[in-house]
Amino acid sequence: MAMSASFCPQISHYFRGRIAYPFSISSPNSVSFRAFSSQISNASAQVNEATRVGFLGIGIMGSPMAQNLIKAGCDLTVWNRTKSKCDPLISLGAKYKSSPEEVAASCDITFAMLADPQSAVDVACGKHGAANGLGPGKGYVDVSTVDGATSKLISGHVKSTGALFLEAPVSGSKKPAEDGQLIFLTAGDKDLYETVYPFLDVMGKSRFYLGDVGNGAAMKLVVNMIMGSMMASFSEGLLLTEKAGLDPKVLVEVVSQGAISAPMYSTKGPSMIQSLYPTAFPLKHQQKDMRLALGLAESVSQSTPVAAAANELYKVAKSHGLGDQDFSAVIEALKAKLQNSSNE
Ligand SMILES: NC(=O)C1=CN([C@@H]2O[C@H](COP(=O)(O)OP(=O)(O)OC[C@H]3O[C@@H](n4cnc5c(N)ncnc54)[C@H](OP(=O)(O)O)[C@@H]3O)[C@@H](O)[C@H]2O)C=CC1
Ligand SMILES: O=CCCC(=O)O
Repeated sequence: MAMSASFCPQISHYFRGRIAYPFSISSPNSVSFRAFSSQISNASAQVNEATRVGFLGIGIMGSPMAQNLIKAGCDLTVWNRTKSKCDPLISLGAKYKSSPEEVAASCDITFAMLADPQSAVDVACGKHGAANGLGPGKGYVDVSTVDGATSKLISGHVKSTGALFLEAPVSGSKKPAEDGQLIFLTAGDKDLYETVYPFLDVMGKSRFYLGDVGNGAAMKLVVNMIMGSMMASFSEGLLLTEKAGLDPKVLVEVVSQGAISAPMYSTKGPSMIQSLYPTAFPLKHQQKDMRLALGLAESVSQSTPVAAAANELYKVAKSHGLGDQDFSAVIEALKAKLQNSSNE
């Protein structure tokens, strides 16, 4: 049941906008926890400008997220493996440090938005990694998409320094990141969640607190597993429409008006029809998420045949050199299959 914060004083600190509601979730191991969801408006988000904020990983997502923190008045320090990607943020007022360790040492809260499990671990726990600069009173918030085991490993390193840890992967792509409309799937230290939610509210439109470390990562992987299968199925439909002598543009319009309408189809469909895949979410990352989601399913002995089939298509597309294109380029793997079967 949805309830307003004013009727539930113990959650009033979660309520920053239109809706805040707690709900119970039972995990497969029967561990029950209280999850909190809150939808917020960036306009009402108020950050403490005295908090020194760090941001590690200035890629497609990290760049607009960091930019929104600067616009909100944050004292921001950035680092990226390829330094030149920090330059636009530096010209907007961000400070720069030459290692994750130095960023974490000079900041109260450090966010990390990295490509995959390996880079997330390297940046957090490696030589000159963030953990070396952390300590009591500090917080590390990993917003990368990784698996639960990776997140727990990073959490262990962070917490061994006396700092707090929150995983907070995001749903939403490049445009929602630019518009401050991301959805945060958080888990870990609730005290840190309570400290950082104003910063999440600058970058996002809603946030979920899901309990123990690993739950945010798992939720994110399930969402992206569904998305990856949807895109593969949509690709199949576009090609079948053409093969059946129909106009795929009309398919996009029909889909947009019906029960399976999704922004993803309307925004990506028109360029897919032109074989154009401007990168918002790189295909290599979608394949990584399919792989990690299949690992999650395996860990709880669940069969996921649809996702497994979709994953094969992403692997084929990646092997054709499409890893840095948008994940909608998965349609090219199907085109190649059709081409091969017509040659047989
Ligand atoms: N794009 C999207 O739509 C979304 C992406 N995500 C997730 O967010 C994360 C980042 O994605 P996105 O911004 O798109 O990806 P990008 O590929 O644009 O950025 C990846 C970042 O990771 C850094 N990086 C990669 N490898 C290493 C390494 N070995 N050591 C240090 N840094 C490294 C890159 O540095 P460098 O610049 O030097 O290469 C870059 O800053 C991923 O986990 C992705 O799955 C989540 C939601 C949406
Ligand atoms: O991880 C990427 C998610 C992309 C999206 O939610 O549109």
